[in-house]
Amino acid sequence: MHDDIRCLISESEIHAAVERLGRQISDDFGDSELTVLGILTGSIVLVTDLMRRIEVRHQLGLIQASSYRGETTQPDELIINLETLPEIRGRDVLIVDDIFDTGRTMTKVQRELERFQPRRIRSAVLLWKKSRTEGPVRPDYHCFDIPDEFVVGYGLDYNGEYRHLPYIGVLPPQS
Ligand SMILES: O=P(O)(O)OC[C@H]1O[C@H](OP(=O)(O)OP(=O)(O)O)[C@H](O)[C@@H]1O
Ligand SMILES: Nc1nc2[nH]cnc2c(=O)[nH]1
Repeated sequence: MHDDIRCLISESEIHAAVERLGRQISDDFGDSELTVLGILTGSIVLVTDLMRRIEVRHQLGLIQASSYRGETTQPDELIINLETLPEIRGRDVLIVDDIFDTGRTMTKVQRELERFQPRRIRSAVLLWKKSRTEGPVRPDYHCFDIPDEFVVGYGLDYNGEYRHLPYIGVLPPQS
């Protein structure tokens, strides 16, 4: 059905990596009051898979981060909507996202969350495009390093589509 999409990371590779990540997080956060916080929309597939691999008690939260181009905002201004943020004061927060690219989203989300006085903030992503990363922030956990290519699937979209693909793929030129 999607023969023209080149598979970069297969469904089985993703499942094995998410399982390993869940085990590592279970070990690292065993004794803590943990909140897993997904960044909408791209993280939804990872966060629902990952939370079922985390074997320690935790709460789930979701917040939205979007880039707007509007009359009242700067081009590409990143808006973080914290209306749905649960109580995180004194808790360990694991931010989960599908991809760490420039790192702007994760950097801004972490900065915004500090105001709510969590005990500590850590981050986990499926993909890290290291060659594009700006600034000092790095993901604490990541499953795969990927080259500088625009990827879709497993939550990642192109114009709102392809999020449902169970693998990570690269679109052909001019799709
Ligand atoms: O490291 P960065 O360069 O900031 O890029 C990473 C962000 O880009 C994508 O979100 P996008 O803004 O496309 O929104 P979406 O999750 O709704 O698809 C992705 O889900 C990350 O949140
Ligand atoms: N779909 C998608 N969204 C992104 N956001 C930042 N990098 C990417 C990417 O490679 N693919």
